[in-house]
Amino acid sequence: MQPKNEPTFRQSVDMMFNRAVAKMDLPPGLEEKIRVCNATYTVRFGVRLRGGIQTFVGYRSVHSEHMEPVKGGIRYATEVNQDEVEALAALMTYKCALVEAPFGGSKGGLCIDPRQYEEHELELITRRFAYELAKRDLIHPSQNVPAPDMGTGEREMAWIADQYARMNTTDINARACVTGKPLNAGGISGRVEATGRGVQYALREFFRDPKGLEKAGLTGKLDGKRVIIQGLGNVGYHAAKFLSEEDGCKITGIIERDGALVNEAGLNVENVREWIIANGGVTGYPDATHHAEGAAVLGAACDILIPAALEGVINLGNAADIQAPLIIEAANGPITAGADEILREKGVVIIPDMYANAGGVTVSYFEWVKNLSHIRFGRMQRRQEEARHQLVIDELERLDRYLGDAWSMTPEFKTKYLRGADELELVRSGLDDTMRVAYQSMRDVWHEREDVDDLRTAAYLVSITKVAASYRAKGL
Ligand SMILES: NC(=O)c1ccc[n+]([C@@H]2O[C@H](COP(=O)([O-])OP(=O)(O)OC[C@H]3O[C@@H](n4cnc5c(N)ncnc54)[C@H](O)[C@@H]3O)[C@@H](O)[C@H]2O)c1
Repeated sequence: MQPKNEPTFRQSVDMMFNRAVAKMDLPPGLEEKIRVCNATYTVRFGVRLRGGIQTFVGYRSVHSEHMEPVKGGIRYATEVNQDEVEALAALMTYKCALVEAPFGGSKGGLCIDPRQYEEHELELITRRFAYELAKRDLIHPSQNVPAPDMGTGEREMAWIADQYARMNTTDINARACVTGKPLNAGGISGRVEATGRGVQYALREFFRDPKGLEKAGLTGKLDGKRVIIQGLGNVGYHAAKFLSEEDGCKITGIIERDGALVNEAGLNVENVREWIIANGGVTGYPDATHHAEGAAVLGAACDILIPAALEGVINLGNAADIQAPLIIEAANGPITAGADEILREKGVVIIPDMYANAGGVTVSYFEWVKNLSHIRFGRMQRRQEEARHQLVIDELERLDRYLGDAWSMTPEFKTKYLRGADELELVRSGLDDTMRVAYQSMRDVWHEREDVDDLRTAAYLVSITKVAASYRAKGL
């Protein structure tokens, strides 16, 4: 949550945007057009529950329609509000542009604590929320495509997809109305892990950038680096798991709602996750020191700090305490604009949210393309007759022509696709490719422009340039 004495989340995003556009030469007025949120819809609906009627409040914000559909997750949390969804929608615009996913930015939220409801109640509420949004075309395969965010996952996406399909029985593309669905409901392999996987790939690429490492005062490889992570949910769990199991990082701290676990020798991520699922929190976990004041551990010594829970957790109140030389923003907006300035002055390198957590929307894009093409990715095609394989090649070439520059597929990725690689392999290589190319585009600006001293500004410059080009091509 954003601290009360600081700008709101949306204002914070706007301040970071303004810092970047001040270094650009945009036509008069275009800057404002890009920054503002096009529309935010509030829906209030009643659901009959527990012998009465409960009224729920939800939002869907559309930040920019320079490309359609617009894209962005749906969050379930009690703190959801208009300012928050607008900030998150804006970040989606910049994120999609940066990784060249051909979408505008959107975001949604429902004011609810999902832990207070039974599964069948959540299904009723989600279906009703989906109905409210879909009847206003705020869920639609070619206009607005949601995905999971905090408090939602595959299960909710399957309900949303089914609700949309019931309302649009003749729409052959109905499945593409939402991404992050389970595999058996039109999802794609590797979507659940995608955002955490993207964090891993982003860090790997950062560690291939000697100048970046030098700016952070780090040396060597990821192997052995001490990592503190906040939030062991979808994003945090996968990032921590892959970094510890595949890159040799030591997870020395895990911060959750009910406190933090610290173990300088390294925590076993799987064991902690199982403990949280069984016990509802980290309290009582045997193999670590427990700190009741979890947020204080954000300031503990480590090499890499990964906030992967909420916005505004590093703010004017604690920015000066941060010891990590490198922060990767797995969450959206974890660092306020004021804290960002303090950290920059301290020389802390920040890998910004719009890049760091773009793995989710990247793989969502693959899922959406898969749903629209109606062709199953993967090895099965290779094993089937040649004609079927040819169909995949034709379809791919058609998509390539149709999507043109917006399609971020490199020759290496295309080769894998054409030879019928396993779907998970295909998704991971496409994600890796995307994260590398996007990092390199920010890195060049960061290292080459003397007036740019941080990766966030570099990321904004790259993405705003692309959004501006889209608007100008449309005649604005
Ligand atoms: N899910 C995605 O694909 C995706 C994609 C891009 C960005 N994100 C961003 O990543 C962040 C996390 O999303 P998620 O999908 O992992 O959510 P999630 O609900 O799966 O997990 C959130 C985790 O944070 C913990 N948490 C909540 N409040 C906390 C607090 N005050 N202190 C410490 N921990 C706390 C929760 O207990 C939970 O473990 C959000 O900012 C979200 O917008 C998610």
